[in-house]
Amino acid sequence: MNKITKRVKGEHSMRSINSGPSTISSTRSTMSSEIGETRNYSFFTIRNDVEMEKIAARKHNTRLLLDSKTCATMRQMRLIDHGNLNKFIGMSLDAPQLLSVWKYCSRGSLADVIRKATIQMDGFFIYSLMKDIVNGLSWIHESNFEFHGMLTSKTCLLNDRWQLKITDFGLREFRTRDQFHVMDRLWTAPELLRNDDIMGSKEGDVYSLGIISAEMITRSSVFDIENRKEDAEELIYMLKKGGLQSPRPSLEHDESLEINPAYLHLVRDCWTERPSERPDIKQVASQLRSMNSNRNDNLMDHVFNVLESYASTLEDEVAERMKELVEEKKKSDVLLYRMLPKQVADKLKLGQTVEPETFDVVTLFFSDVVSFTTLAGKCTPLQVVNLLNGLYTIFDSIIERHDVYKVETIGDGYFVASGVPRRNGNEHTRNIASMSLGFVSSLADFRVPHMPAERIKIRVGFHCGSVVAGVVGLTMPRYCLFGDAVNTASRMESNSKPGQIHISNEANEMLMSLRGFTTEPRGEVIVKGKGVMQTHWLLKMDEAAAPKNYKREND
Ligand SMILES: Nc1nc2c(ncn2[C@@H]2O[C@H](COP(=O)(O)OP(=O)(O)OP(=O)(O)O)[C@@H](O)[C@H]2O)c(=O)[nH]1
Repeated sequence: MNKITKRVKGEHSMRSINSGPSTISSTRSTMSSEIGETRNYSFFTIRNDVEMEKIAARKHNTRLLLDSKTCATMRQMRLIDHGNLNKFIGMSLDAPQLLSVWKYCSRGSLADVIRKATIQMDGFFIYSLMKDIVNGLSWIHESNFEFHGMLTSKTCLLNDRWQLKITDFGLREFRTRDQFHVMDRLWTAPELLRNDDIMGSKEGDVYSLGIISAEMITRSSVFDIENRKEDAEELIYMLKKGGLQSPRPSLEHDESLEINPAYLHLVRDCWTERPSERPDIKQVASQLRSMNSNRNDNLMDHVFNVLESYASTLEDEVAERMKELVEEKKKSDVLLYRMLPKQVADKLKLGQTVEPETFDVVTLFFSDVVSFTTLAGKCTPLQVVNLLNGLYTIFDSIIERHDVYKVETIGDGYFVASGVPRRNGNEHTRNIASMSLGFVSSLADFRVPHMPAERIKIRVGFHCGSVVAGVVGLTMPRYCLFGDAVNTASRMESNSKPGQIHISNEANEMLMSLRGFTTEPRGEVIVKGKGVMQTHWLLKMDEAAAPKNYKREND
C-alpha cells in the first residue's frame, strides 16, 4: 500500500483521498492527482512501476467486507484480459469513499461519442461497435459473473483505437447502496424495473443492448429523452406498466445511414417485452455475424477511411467557401473603389491614415443638365431615375476611358477631377477637355425614352488650379477636394451655355500649351464672388491631341 504523493484538487473527491493515505489494493500504483470528476467517477493520473497513467475511479457508497469470496472475485477480475472488457486495476479501500479503479479510455463513453458526434457513425461503424459489446457481453455471460446488470451507453467506453470496452462489470454487490439517478434506469429491462432489481439478468443485458443500439442508429441520447414529451420518470412509469403502450426508442434514422433491415429486426427482438422471447447473447452474436459475411472487419482501417474521406470533403468545402469569400471580397472592393479612389481605399483597408495632400495644378470639371428641374417636373419619379440612369451610364463609360476621378454626382450634376489623387503631369487638362467634348457630343443621340421629342443639353465648365484633397468622415468616408479652384470651376459651369464648354483662362493656357485644341475667347465675364474674368469656349480637339487611353479605346 503506497501513500498519496500529492494532494488532489476538487473539493468532493479530495476529501476521500486526502483524509488518509490511499492506495489501490493489489497494485503497486500510487494515486497522484485528480484530473476530473463526474457524478459517479473521479479521474486521476497514477504512477505505476513504469509510467504515469490515467485511471477512472468509480465511486461506491458502501464499505466492503474483505471476505475470502470478495478477495477471490477481485483477483479474478484483475486477471481478466479481454479486448472488449475494460481493465480492472484494483480497489481504493482506505479512503472514506470506496473506489473501484479502472483503466481510463481516452475517447470516453459511447454516450459521449454519440452526443458530441465525434465521428459520423455509418453502418459498418455501428456494426463494429455492436460486435464489440456482444463480444464483451458473451464473455461475461459465460463467466461466473453471469451478467453485467448495468449495461448502458455510459458503461461502454472507447479507447484511442476505437475499441469498445465494457466497464463496471463484476462488482454487482457494491451496487446495493449506490444511488441511481432515474436517468440511469432508462436502459433497464421492464421486468427488472418492476421488481426494483438493480442486480440484473442475462435477458436484462440483451434488452439494454437493444436500447444502446437504438442510440447508435438514431445518433441520439437514450430514448431521445431531450426531444420527447415524456420525461425519464414518466418513461419509467410506462415501462413498468408494460403492455401494448410500453415505450421503446424509435429506430428512425438519417437517410444517409445504410443499415441492414435484419439489424433493425435484431434490435427489436432484443427489447421484446417478455424476457424469454429475447435472443440470448450467443444468438445475437451469430445473427450479427451473418449480417456481415463479406466485409472488412477492421474498424481502425474503416475509421481511417472515414476520416480521410471526411478530410477531403472538408478540403473541398474549404476551397468552395474560400472561392465564395474571394468573390464577395471582390464585390465589396468594387463597391469600395467606386466610393473612394483605389489608392485611398487600399490605405484605409490596411488601417493606415490618409493625410490631406496639396496638389498644385489639377483640372476640375463641373456639368449640369439644362432645365433639369423643369424636365423632371414632366416625369414620374421612376422616369426621373431612369433618365438619370441612362445619362450616367453614358457619362461613366466616357469617364472610364480618361484618366479622371469622379468626385461626386449631385442629382443631375457631375464633379470630375484629373491630376488628383493620381498625379499625371500636364495630362489632366487634356483628359478633362477630351472628356468634356465626349460628354457634349454623346448627347446628340441621347433620347429620353418616354419623351422622344425632348433633347437633353448640358452646361459644362472647367478650370485649372490648386486643391487640397483628403478623406473626410469616419462612418462614411468621402474623398473631398477643397480650394478656391473648386469654386471657380463650378462658376465656369454655372456661367456656361447649353451644349457649350466654358473654360477659365488658366485652363485655356494649358490647352494652348498642349496643342491640338481649338478654343474661342468669350471675352470678359462677371463671375459671382470673383469679379471680371477672361474666359473661353472649348470648341474641338484634334484627333492627335486625344489622351492615350482614349485613342486606344477608339482605335
Ligand atoms: N474519457 C473517459 N470517460 C469516462 C471513463 N469512464 C467513465 N467516463 C465518463 O463518465 C461518464 C459516466 O459518469 P456518470 O457520472 O455515471 O455519468 P455522467 O453522464 O457524467 O453524469 P450524469 O449527467 O449525472 O448522469 C461517462 O459517460 C464518461 O463520460 C473513461 O475511462 N474515460
